[in-house]
Amino acid sequence: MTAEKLTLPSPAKLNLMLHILGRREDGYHELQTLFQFLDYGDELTFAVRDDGVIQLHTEFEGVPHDNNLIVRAAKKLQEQSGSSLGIDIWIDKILPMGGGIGGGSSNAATTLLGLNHLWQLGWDPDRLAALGLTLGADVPVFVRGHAAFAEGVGEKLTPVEPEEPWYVVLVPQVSVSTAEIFSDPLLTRNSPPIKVRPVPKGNSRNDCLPVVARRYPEVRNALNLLGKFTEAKLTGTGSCVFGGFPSKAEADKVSALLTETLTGFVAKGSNVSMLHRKLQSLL
Ligand SMILES: C[C@@](CO)(OP(=O)(O)O)[C@H](O)COP(=O)(O)OP(=O)(O)OC[C@H]1O[C@@H](n2ccc(N)nc2=O)[C@H](O)[C@@H]1O
Ligand SMILES: Nc1ncnc2c1ncn2[C@@H]1O[C@H](COP(=O)(O)OP(=O)(O)O)[C@@H](O)[C@H]1O
Repeated sequence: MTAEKLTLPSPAKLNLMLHILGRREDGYHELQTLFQFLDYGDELTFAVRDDGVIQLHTEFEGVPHDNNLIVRAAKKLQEQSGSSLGIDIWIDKILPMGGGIGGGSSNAATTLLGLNHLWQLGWDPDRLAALGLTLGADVPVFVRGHAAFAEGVGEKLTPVEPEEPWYVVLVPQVSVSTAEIFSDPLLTRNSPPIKVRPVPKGNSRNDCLPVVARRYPEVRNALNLLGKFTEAKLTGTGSCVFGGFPSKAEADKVSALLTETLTGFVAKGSNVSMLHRKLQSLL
């Protein structure tokens, strides 16, 4: 008998602002950032196997099977839950890697939530988010599935309700290494902490932008082009650049002009992740 398949979305995120407050002793940086999801992302398909094997069937260029965050997430959950079940996984990958839109972290979170459901583990979100944090700083927000103001290295999350505009997201054809940007001596690391909530207007800068724009002319170019139409921002450590518009029609118009020379897409901002909306519909 072939196992039933379950397909779940794995959305992208944007960092609507990102301030770097300082560097911890372990080298990680203390941040304040606002995460919002996009109704745009990858799709993962799962089928339970009863022999305990974890197999990702889709190949990723440059990422060996066992290093893939999907496989690492599945193995950790299997180890820590003691489940004897395994899983076959396929992914329809549309999110660029190293683009600052969190594809890898999102894939890991979709795997954790999908397997928690399919293996009937009954783990609560706190436990899944804590496991997720061991895979990457951005995994917990995808596990929780609500737009959030994040502190620490991104793990202390307070749910927020920013506006949900339509975004044009430009994808410069460069992959930016997060570690490389965080080790740049020119990075601003002393932004004062924001103490009031919600985050007051005028705090939308991304402290990584000057360093990323200096190193990557493709990102500079995307910022300049989109900046002709709206405030153009960098997400995470890049390379993606985005700007908000009040309607799909306006976003589509600008996107059509810019994607003649640059790769990009249009997507709606969303405060509840499409993964969580889908999981809710399964209950
Ligand atoms: C900066 C952010 C903001 O959303 O976005 P991305 O551009 O990567 O999406 C993230 O916090 C990134 O999270 P994530 O991509 O999971 O990073 P990790 O794999 O945990 O870390 C990669 C490397 O970046 C550095 N790093 C990362 C996060 C952080 N708060 N301080 C750091 O110094 C560390 O050198 C670490 O080894
Ligand atoms: N399932 C996955 N999807 C994307 N990247 C992955 C995955 N597993 C491992 N990686 C590695 O993680 C790196 C960061 O990926 P990603 O999360 O997409 O970028 P970013 O953190 O910049 O948004 C990739 O360059 C890749 O080497």
